[in-house]
Amino acid sequence: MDVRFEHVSLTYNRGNEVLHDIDFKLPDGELIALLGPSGGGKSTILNLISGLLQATSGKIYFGEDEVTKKTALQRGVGMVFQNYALYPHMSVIDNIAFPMKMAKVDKKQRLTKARELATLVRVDDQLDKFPSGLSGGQQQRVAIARALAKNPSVLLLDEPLSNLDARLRVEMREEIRRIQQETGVTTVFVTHDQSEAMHVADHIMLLNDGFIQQISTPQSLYETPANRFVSRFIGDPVINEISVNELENVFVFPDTATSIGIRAEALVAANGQQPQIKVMVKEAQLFGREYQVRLLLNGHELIATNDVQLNPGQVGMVSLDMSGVHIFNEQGKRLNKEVQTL
Ligand SMILES: Nc1ncnc2c1ncn2[C@@H]1O[C@H](COP(=O)(O)OP(=O)(O)OP(=O)(O)O)[C@@H](O)[C@H]1O
Repeated sequence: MDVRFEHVSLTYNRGNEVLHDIDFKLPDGELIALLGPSGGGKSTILNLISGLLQATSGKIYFGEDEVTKKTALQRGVGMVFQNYALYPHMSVIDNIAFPMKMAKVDKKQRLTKARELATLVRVDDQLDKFPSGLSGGQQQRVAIARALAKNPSVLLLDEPLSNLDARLRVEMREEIRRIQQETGVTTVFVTHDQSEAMHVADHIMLLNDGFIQQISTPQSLYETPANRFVSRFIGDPVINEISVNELENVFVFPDTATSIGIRAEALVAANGQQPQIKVMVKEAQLFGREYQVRLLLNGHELIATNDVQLNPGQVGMVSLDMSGVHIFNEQGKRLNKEVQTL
């Protein structure tokens, strides 16, 4: 089911508008990440999709069906919360079957379906255990199976990985991807971890201060950030940023350009290609196979992740790979097409 917001705003009780005129369409059958810093509006959007919150203005559609005034139950969404919220006194199989019991599905049918779902999420060897006897990852698998038991129109996951340790997070994000692909259910999950979103989502909606900064594939979010905020939020190490004044001898900037962002991997050994910039190497370290080089450009530190073939203390030229160079105006909008190299 695709999910569409038209001019949706939300004001909480005390008159504080936290979502401002939001428009988007989430494609059917995709895994979509709502990404952004704390307070950006991720959970608010998730709760508006689920029907746990009602929009102050605007319209929400599931496919052709307008659901703006419908309750969570009427919308038929499946939800998995951060703490999984399994019923502690019920076995795994009963937890998974519970939504079908509520919907008065006959016993044999619901147990068959619950077993199928347990197999899908790979807890079929844990059916008689109680939640307290399961690991965090297993509890989450059960919570996902239970949310799928109603054949939901949309599956919503609120920070599904935040309670897991680092290794399990990686394992479970791959599992969420697999389960989503096997079921084909449009799935929206909230995260503030860019690497998590970048690894598994088909599309990412990046939010800040109640505004959508950009909706695109992980790759285009990285390669063509709509604005300075996106360029800073996506990517590790964080993009290098300097004032255009520092590079006026290298580029012809549009009048409105104020800052330039350079990805760490866009700083490469001088190769005869223009543009080139003059730097001093402050420090170069090799971590395993990865370089981390600290360069100084007129006293401003830049991080490079390639071997720039200069030694610490040495002054020399490095080339810029323009695919990792972004120019912004004062408001932070990206201006790239308008930039020329001298
Ligand atoms: N019940 C509420 N009443 C008033 N304001 C709220 C309420 N819930 C959230 N807010 C405000 O709405 C804004 C968006 O919050 P939201 O929880 O959607 O952000 P988020 O991106 O999910 O953040 P986090 O990652 O911290 O969960 C914030 O400014 C927050 O303070």
